[in-house]
Amino acid sequence: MTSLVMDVFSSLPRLAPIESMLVPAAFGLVTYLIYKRFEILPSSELATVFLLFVVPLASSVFLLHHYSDGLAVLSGFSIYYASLLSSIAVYRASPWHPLARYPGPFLAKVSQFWLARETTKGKWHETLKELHDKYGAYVRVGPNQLSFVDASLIPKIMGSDGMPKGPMFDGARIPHVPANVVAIRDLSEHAQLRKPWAKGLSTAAIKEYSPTVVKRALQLAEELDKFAEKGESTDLAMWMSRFAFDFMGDMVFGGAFELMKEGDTSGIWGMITEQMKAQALLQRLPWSVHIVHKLPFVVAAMAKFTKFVNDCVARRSNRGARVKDLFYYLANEDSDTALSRSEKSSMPYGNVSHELALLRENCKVAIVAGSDTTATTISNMFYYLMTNKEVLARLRNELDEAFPPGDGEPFDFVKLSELKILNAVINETLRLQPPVPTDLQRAPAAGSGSKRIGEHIIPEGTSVNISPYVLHRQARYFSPMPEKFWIDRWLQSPTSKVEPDSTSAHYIHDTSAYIPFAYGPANCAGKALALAEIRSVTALLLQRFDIDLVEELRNEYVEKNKWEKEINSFFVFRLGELRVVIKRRA
Ligand code: HEM
Repeated sequence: MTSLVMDVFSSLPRLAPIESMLVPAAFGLVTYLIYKRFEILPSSELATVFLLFVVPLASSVFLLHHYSDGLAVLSGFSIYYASLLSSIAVYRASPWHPLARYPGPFLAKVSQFWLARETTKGKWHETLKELHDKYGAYVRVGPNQLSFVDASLIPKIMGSDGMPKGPMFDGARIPHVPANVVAIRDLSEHAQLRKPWAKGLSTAAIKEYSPTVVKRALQLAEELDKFAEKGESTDLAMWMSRFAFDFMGDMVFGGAFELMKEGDTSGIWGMITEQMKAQALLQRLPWSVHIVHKLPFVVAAMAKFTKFVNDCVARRSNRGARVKDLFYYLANEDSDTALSRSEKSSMPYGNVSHELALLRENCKVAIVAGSDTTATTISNMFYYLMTNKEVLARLRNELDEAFPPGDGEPFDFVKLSELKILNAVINETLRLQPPVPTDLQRAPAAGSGSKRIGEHIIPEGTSVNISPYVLHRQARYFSPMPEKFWIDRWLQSPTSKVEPDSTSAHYIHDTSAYIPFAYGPANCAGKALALAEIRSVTALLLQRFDIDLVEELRNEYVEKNKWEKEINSFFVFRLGELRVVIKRRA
C-alpha cells in the first residue's frame, strides 16, 4: 500500500468485526437502490466498473483491521454481493413489485436466470404450457416478464395500436451494429425497415421466385427417388432442411447453396443450430450482451455465423443482381440508395457503413426465417400424415383429383391455395407445432410510463410474451381435442357443433387465437411465400411417392412419442430425425 492509502486507512475508525461486515452489506443495499432508480445497464461501462468493483473493494477496508488483506477483500465482496442480490430478490418477490399480483414459479419471480436455465433445456414450449395449465391465463415467467394466453388481448398487445418489441430482442443484437427488422424495437424505425421486406416478399416478387420453388422441389423429388430406387430409409427432416436452405439461397442471394446435391459438408445446419441456441440464451439475459460480446470464446458460434452471412453478402454484392432476388430489395438495388459498386468492393469486414452492416443483419434474418421455419413445418406435417393414415388418404384423393398423376406437376399455386384439405392439414400442423412457438414479446415504449392492456397495466420496464404454441392448444379456443391432430376442425362451418369420436365436447374454433405467423405490423413478412413453398413440395411428394415411417421405428414414434420428444425450441424449433421409407407410387 502506498503511504497515502496507509494514511487514509489508519485515519479510519476501527469498527467491531460485526460492524465492519455491515459496511459492505449497507453499500450493497445502496447500490441496489441506485440500480433500481437509474436503471444502469452494463453498457455504461464506467458506472458498472465503479459500482460492481470499486465500491465493494472500498467497502472492504474496515475488514482489514480484523483479517488478512486477501480474506478481507474476499469477505467484503461476498457480503456486498450477497446484500445486493438479496435486496433485488426480496423486492422482486415482495408485494410492492408492480407484477406482484401475477402468479408464477418463485424462482422465476426473483431471477431471470431461472428462465435462462429453462431455455437451455430446449423444452420451454412444454414448460410454459404446464405453467399456464397450473397458474391460468396470466403468468409471471420472469422478474419483469409476463406470459399471456388470452386471444382477446392479442390486438392490444401486437396490433397497430399495441406495443413495440420487448427487451428480449436486444439480446438478439450485436452491440454497436444496427438492428435488423426482427430486432428493431422502435415502431417507426421498424416501419421503415419493413418496407424493402414488403417489396421483396410481395405477390409480384413471389411470382419471380416461383420457378425456383419448382426447380428445387423437383430436385428434392429426384434426390428422394434415389432412396426409393435403392430401397433404403432416409431422414426426411434432414432433406426438408436441405431443400429449404437451397431454396432460400436462390431466393435471397440468387443462388448460393447446394446442400441437396453436395450434402452439408461445411456444417451449415449445425452452425445455425448453435447460433440459435446462443441467441435464445442471450435473449433471456439481454443486459448481458455487452459483456458476452466481449468474450471471444462465448461468441464463437455467433461469430462463425456472422462470418458465414458476411461472406454470402460479399459474394452476392460483388456478383451483382442476376435476377430480382430478395437481396435486390434489401440492398435497395431497385433505387438510387443502393450501395455503389466501389463502396461494395472497398469495404473491409469490421469497418463498414451503416447500410452494409444493416444489410448483413437483415440477411441473417432471411437465412434463418426463410429456411428453418418452412422446413420445420413440412417435416411436422409429414409426421402427422404418416401417423394419421386416414387424413393422408383424404389429402391424396384431393390432390389426385386436382392434379391427376401422369398429367403434369402440381405447381399451379392458385389452385393449390384453394385445396381445402391441403390447407386444413397445413393449418393443423402450424396450430400444433408453430415454428416460432413461444416468444412473441412486446413491451411498453420507452418513455411511455405504462400501457393499459384490457384490465392489465403493463409498467414500462416489464414485458408481455405471447406463445402461439400454448394459445393454439387451449380447449377454450380449439375444441374438441385441442392437443390432437384433427383437420376437420378447419373444415366445419364456424357455427356447427360436432361430436367426433366419443367426445361430446362442443366444437370451438376461434381463429383469433391462431397466430403461427404472429399478428400486427411485425407479423411474418414471408407468410405467402412460405405457404406457396409448403403446398407445392407437399403436393409434389405425395403425387410421386408413398412415404412412411420405417416399420421398426413406428412403435417408437407412435407409442413412445419419439418425434415430439425430440423437438426442441430455441426461439424456433429444432427437430430430430424423421426416418422414412420412400416408394414410387404404383
Ligand atoms: C411456416 C413458415 C413461417 C412461419 C411459421 C413464420 C413465423 C413468423 C413469426 C411468428 C414471426 C414473428 C416473430 C416476432 O414477432 O418476433 C415472423 C417474422 C418474420 N418472418 Fe416468418 N415465418 C415463416 C416463414 C418465413 C419465410 C419463408 C420468410 C422469408 C424470408 C419469413 C420472413 C420473416 C420476417 C422478415 C419476419 C420479421 C417481420 C417483422 O419483424 O416485421 N418468414 N415469422
